[in-house]
Amino acid sequence: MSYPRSHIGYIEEDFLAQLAEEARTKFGVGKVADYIPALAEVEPDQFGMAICHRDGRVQSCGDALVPFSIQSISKVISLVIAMRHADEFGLWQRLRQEPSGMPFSSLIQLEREEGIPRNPFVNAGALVIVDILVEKIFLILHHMREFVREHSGNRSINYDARVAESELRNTSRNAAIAHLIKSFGNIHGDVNRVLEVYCHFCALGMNCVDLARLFSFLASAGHSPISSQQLLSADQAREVNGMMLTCGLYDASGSYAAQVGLPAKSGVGGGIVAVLPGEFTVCAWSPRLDANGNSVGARWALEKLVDYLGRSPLG
Ligand SMILES: NC(=O)CC[C@H](N)C(=O)O
Repeated sequence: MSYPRSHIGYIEEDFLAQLAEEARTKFGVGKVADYIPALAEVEPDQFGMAICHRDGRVQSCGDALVPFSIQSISKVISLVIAMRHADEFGLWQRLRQEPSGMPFSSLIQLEREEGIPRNPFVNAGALVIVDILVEKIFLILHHMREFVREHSGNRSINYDARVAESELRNTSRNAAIAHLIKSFGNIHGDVNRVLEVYCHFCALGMNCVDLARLFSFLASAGHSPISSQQLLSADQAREVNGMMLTCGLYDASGSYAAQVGLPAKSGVGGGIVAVLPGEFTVCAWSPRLDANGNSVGARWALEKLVDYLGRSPLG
């Protein structure tokens, strides 16, 4: 089936329905994350996608209303909250904006680079951001939950306590990363508190529609069509999109940028959020992951979407 290339900013419903159908042929490829025991229990063969347009209108298909663990997608939310509350100059003294070319939980660069993480979207960088938030914001877990509820428009979003507990009990690697950073003086607070907050952020349960709506401000120069608030300046939103394009899929960020070209962030819960600046934010979800920890089905669906549109921000 071929689709007309010119449309008025919306996606044909037929295309979405066929995408959800075709996604089923990817079922069976890849593996759900099992290093966090609670995630290993998720039904692997599910697929959903939601698109939130600049005017806040949402289109969706498949399992777009099934909640899942957002995991590393939370790293974008914590970064955005830090950019809103911390002095940005200070922020970029404590971490960098460079792709790591390394798995998300690697320790290798940290030792060589004296505890300064490569970017906010690998675990090391997110742990530094969480340390900054814990220091700056009273009742940070409450603040984070209110932020996602208000700007996605879904008041029932919550932390999945079972996932948070499960990760906290199996977080030796993140603890090692946090202690190594602290040994260089780049985590100021208590490591256990930083890990507790980090694991809760990752354990937020949201669906594709919630995430597409929450991140809609990144497609609209920082202004959320959902809450009608300016969450970041246009420059800051562009900066976040740039980091997502270059660092959002860990050590697969380069091939993803070449093949899909939309700024994006993935999580080991199987979600990927992506942005077409000026037009829409999309969230695709399917729990089975490839070797880099990115969702096989969600990445495939984003490639299909860009093929359908016939363009990306890169041309
Ligand atoms: N890539 C991810 O989604 C990783 C997040 C996960 N909570 C971890 O720290 O390992």
